[in-house]
Amino acid sequence: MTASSTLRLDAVAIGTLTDVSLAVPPGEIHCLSGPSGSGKSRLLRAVADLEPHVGQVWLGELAQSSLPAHAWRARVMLVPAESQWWADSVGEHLPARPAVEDLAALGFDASVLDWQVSRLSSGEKQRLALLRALGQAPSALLLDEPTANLDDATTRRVEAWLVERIRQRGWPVIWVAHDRGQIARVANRHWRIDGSKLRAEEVAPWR
Ligand SMILES: Nc1ncnc2c1ncn2[C@@H]1O[C@H](COP(=O)(O)OP(=O)(O)OP(=O)(O)O)[C@@H](O)[C@H]1O
Repeated sequence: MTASSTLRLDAVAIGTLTDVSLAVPPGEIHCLSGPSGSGKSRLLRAVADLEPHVGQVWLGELAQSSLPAHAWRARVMLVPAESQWWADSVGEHLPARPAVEDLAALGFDASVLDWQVSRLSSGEKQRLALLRALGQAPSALLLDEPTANLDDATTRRVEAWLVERIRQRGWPVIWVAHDRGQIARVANRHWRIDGSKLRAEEVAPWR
């Protein structure tokens, strides 16, 4: 099954950001960068309908304002930098048993489902939060620094897994990233926050 809707921001304003308009076609990754505190996470929260904002967000023909917030968030799924865990074991948080190849790609085997959340490292939490989100059949993804807690080798592996799944499923994705190398590897487009505006940057000027 492929999600085939464009995610579109139409004159969105939140915090110091104004007039943010962009369109992410199905299967594309648009990276968002900017200084600390410039509003990257807040913009993702606005797109996920977690914070009041000006302007409209569209998923295909579906307007954010036409749905209850929880229904919108199930489609336009935010994976925050700090994941939330509420039950004791990892398996209780996953909507369905993950495929062995997905677990392996993220460095786990099926025994991780029985692990206690309290023993998870921050990098393990981050990888499992991605697995949980992708297992919930979203239509679009908002990734807030999805590899921030990972070493270089694990970052490359998780990136490759994410990019493959995103292309396969046709999800439009906004991906907050700081690392220019990562942006060059994954992005179709790169937007940088410059004051109150988003500026288009070249993805990889040296490529
Ligand atoms: N609910 C809120 N109300 C008012 N201001 C907020 C709210 N949430 C965050 N802020 C402020 O908005 C600014 C942008 O925060 P945000 O978390 O989006 O930054 P960021 O670009 O993601 O930064 P970082 O790279 O450090 O994670 C910060 O100055 C923050 O203190």
